[in-house]
Amino acid sequence: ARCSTGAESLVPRSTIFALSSGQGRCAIAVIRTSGPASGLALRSLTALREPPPARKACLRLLRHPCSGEPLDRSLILWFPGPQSFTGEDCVELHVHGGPAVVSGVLQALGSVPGLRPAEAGEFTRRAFANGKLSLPEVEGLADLIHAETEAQRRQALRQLDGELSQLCQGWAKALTKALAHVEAYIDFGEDDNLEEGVLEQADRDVRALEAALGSHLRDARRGQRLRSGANVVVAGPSNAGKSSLVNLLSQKPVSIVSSEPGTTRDVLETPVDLAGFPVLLSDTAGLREGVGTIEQEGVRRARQRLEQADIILGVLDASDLASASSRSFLDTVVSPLVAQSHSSGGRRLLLLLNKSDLLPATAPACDTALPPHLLLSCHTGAGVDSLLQALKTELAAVCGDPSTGPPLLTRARHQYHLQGCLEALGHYQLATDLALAAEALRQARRQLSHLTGGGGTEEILDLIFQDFCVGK
Ligand SMILES: Nc1nc2c(ncn2[C@@H]2O[C@H](COP(=O)(O)OP(=O)(O)OP(=O)(O)O)[C@@H](O)[C@H]2O)c(=O)[nH]1
Ligand SMILES: [K+]
Ligand SMILES: [Mg+2]
Repeated sequence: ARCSTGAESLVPRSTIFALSSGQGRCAIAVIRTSGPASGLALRSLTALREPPPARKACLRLLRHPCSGEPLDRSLILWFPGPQSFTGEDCVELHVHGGPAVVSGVLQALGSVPGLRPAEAGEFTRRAFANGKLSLPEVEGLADLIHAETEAQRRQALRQLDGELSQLCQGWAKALTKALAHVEAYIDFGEDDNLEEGVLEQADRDVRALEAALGSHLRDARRGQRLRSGANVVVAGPSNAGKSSLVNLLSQKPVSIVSSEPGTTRDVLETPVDLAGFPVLLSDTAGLREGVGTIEQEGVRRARQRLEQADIILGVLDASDLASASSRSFLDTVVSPLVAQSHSSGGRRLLLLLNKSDLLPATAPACDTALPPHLLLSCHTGAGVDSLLQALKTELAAVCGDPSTGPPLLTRARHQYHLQGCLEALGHYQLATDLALAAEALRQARRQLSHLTGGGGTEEILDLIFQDFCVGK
């Protein structure tokens, strides 16, 4: 029920409120509002005549505005617009986290004229609408909320800090300059006052831009892997200890381990955090010939999964290297991968010799006939640290290193617009007519502005904001 004060008609834009901290019992819960009636809401709940000092926490008794019923003693914060997260007047109430307190305060806010519950992502959407965040920054914020590993958090924070937006803005500026040169030539081409070489300068700028875009696009898959997880596939002959390794890395009993060859038949996937990177780890059936139809299907699936891998962990039994199945895995899977890995962009391989605990203590140092490998024992844990170290290096190569590398393109959307920009620049190079060349530059600039959210269509915004929870 609303209290009637007749103020509603005076309020131009709705004011939203929501619980912004997690659901459930907790010590402190944060409730916030955004919009022109935020000040009214604060006055209604605290009986303050004046808003408290901006951005300073103070302790106040909150009461229901209609019944006067005390609700909680809480910290209140007043953020007058435009210096707030959304750019509008905002209030934050840090209340005690009991469910009755939270629902009482939410109900009290709902009774203030002009206030309504927020929809998912609506605070952030207002921040975007008010120019507080660019679209890549909004995406960074969504990713930060969902980040599960350290590398994901670093990447999301960089995007939230606007690195990708700044990069695009720099490119857009370069395009504007090139366009100005071309337009000047169109207008004053015959004029002696025009600086010499303006068209050549524009050509040079466009070529530099093409190179920069090209190098970012070549890296494009990395950022997406960092967002959604790299594909790491464990493969090898049966009984090498593949499932033992998967269980060890994921620290849970994902796969059945047994001394019987052919234990794993399906591809078993589990998401894990490896050295701070998100990984989709797959266990596969042991590769061997001459087995029953079910296992054959397992082997077929294992080979198929190998094709999709970003990184392959090839596992062999160190005490059984001379066996036919070990030789066959080395010849048919390992050698081609080692040969190929010298060309960039291929799948990466780490060769692991498991069961090192079975080797005699005086075993010869290392078999020089084998490609580079790591010794490991899933039973004793020996060699696991070196494996994690090596994996971290490989993962940084396939996902990009968010602590040092250039800003990453984390979404297909980024790639799409940069590709569009690059294509438009291609039209510029081919254009024989200056008017067409200028139009190509405008087209290229539009693609960059779509990326940062200028002229963004509603559908894209809906798609991005649906990732958000209520209260964000
Ligand atoms: N001694 C020793 N035994 C190991 C080690 N790792 C695994 N094993 C044993 O090797 C056997 C096979 O292990 P699994 O993990 O099931 O091997 P797998 O490669 O998944 O086998 P399949 O799924 O049948 O292809 C089991 O008896 C394990 O206990 C190790 O480091 N040392
Ligand atoms: K087995
Ligand atoms: Mg197995």
